Amino acid sequence: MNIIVCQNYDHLSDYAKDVVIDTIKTKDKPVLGLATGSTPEGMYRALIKAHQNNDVSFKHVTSFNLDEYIGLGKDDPNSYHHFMDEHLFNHVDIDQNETFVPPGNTDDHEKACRDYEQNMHHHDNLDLQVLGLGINGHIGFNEPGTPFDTRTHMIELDDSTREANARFFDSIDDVPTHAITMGIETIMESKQILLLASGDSKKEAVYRLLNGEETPDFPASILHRHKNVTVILDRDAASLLSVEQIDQVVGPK
Ligand SMILES: N[C@@H]1[C@@H](O)[C@H](O)[C@@H](COP(=O)(O)O)O[C@@H]1O
Repeated sequence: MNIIVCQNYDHLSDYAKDVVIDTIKTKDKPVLGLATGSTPEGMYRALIKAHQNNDVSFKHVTSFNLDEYIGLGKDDPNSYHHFMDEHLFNHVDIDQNETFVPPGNTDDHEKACRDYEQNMHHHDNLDLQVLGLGINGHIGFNEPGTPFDTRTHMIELDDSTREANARFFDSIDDVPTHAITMGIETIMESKQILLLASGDSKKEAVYRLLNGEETPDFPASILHRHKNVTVILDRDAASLLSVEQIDQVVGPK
């Protein structure tokens, strides 16, 4: 695990953008695993800017998102489909037929999960998976207790996750109770993983990621088994780490 600490959120976003662009430029048909949540928003803004400056094209990119709420249709403003359209897809030259988000409003969730997996295999799996970090250690929507060998599946959301995400909804009662998420094994098959964590609220989770034991009670702990993981933190998220745990402290360009 390569631990990089940036000065602030904007710098983290810029650094993460460069990692994504590197993947896009080094592969003929790059396959990106994308994440939602507040953390990657700055990275998406930086990618859009890079695209507008002709620094990167998404023409040959395929993307698979990590997760989606059950019960929210594509056009629901709180769906992750909608998030991706607003925060990236509508602003770059990606082929919209090559952007995939798990379907939140299907009648047959099990089939949807199987199809999603098959589609990823068909695309030769992910080159780079971007991850945020839940305060309870979740990755995607794999909540504590999720077995490490899960593939794309349906999950009941923890109360703490629904509370953390209630800020996007009118009230907590509107936050869906279930979601479809790539499984932990699915995520671990990505050739490279980029985990982003920003802000004071993530410092305990980051501390546990780097100091805690490997356990399904803290899903992100599995990432130590992957051989190509880059963790990008800002100073607040890294504030409980010791200097020896940090591989690189980088300043703005
Ligand atoms: N399902 C998403 C995750 O994919 C995300 O990484 C995480 C952190 O979110 P945020 O970046 O808003 O803190 O929680 C959400 O519930």
